[in-house]
Amino acid sequence: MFIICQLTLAILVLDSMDKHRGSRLSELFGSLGSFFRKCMFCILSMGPIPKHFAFIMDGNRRYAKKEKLEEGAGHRAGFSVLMSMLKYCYELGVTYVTIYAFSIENFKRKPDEVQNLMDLILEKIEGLLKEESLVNKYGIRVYFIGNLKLLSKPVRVAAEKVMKATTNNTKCVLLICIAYTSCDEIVQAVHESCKNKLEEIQPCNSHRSFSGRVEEVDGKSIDDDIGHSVQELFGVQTNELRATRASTFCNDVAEGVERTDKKSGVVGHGVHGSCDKWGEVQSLEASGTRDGVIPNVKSEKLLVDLSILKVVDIESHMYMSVAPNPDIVIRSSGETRLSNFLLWQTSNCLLYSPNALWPDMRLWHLVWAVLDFQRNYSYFEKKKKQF
Ligand SMILES: CC(C)=CCC/C(C)=C/CC/C(C)=C/COP(=O)(O)OP(=O)(O)O
Repeated sequence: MFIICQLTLAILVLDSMDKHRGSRLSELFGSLGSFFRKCMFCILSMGPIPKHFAFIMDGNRRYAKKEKLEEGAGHRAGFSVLMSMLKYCYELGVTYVTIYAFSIENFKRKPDEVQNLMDLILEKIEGLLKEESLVNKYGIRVYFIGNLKLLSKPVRVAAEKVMKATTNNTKCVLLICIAYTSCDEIVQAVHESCKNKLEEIQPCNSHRSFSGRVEEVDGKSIDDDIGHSVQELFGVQTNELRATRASTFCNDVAEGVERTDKKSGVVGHGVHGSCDKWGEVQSLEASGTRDGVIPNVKSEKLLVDLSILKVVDIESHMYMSVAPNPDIVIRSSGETRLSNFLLWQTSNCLLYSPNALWPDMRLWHLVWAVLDFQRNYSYFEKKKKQF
């Protein structure tokens, strides 16, 4: 009870300081504020602290409208709140923060809105390289997560520069999802996994005679399992034919994922054509082959053979594979949807959605999120063990 009272008092003091941000009063009380914050974080740290926070920064345009500001001012205010949130997270001991900065869907907005947002993002990315930036102050390693090919060259180059410049930072990690949707991430991960498997399979296969006899490499016979399944799968005529069919299979699986993405209007995967197999893949998955298997859709037998492709293979090709799964997603503005954000990574994750628009988010929203996490901690830990 005493702790809750202390926290509430500290939150009220800090919140009133926050309201005077930028004024002389706030400067005057700046160090007092940081002292209060540290005390509060010490109290919070008596419980478990999330390792990984993810933010969906919703409500920037609505904020601009509400405050009768010009278009774009909401996103600028949103960026400044983002910097405060990052500071609080890292002070609290959170190691990973992921933000949804720009989705592939966002490219469908009015061209000048997209352009203004990209200009702001470019300006802020370049700002991250400055000596006095938060990135240098807290030793943050930055990753840009998404289909970076879809970005304009200046933004892509700036993003690559920041990633390179922060490679040796080890204290904490910021993952900026840009030109990102989960469906796109999953499609490219499936594609890469299939490509890798084929590279693993083909050398084995090229040492095999058409009769199926196993040949020896360096005095050892090649394990028959993989080669056998490939032979059955591709009908075994020539290595070229096998390769073509294999890559068709790879595309079919990936296209299936893509098709579900297209239904939601997502563009830009670079794989075209129709695939009638995804429904089958989905129903096979639902009927118990889910555990690590991308099923083959041509026959029951091949379904078993293709168990060579595992969930871990796909996972290791996710853009987000550089970080553990998030412990908590905060979506501002009271929305409780994930909107194609980290769908693969959030099966065991708390969703916290305060009503505040993103530029109205304050320290106390973060504190309530951590308290909510602590309240649900044992439930999520139990779930993780069951998984
Ligand atoms: C360098 C860097 C990481 C910059 C990030 C800048 C920033 C705050 C981006 C937010 C982008 C965005 C589309 C937010 C959603 O609000 P919205 O525009 O959909 O607003 P609404 O929900 O009111 O419509």
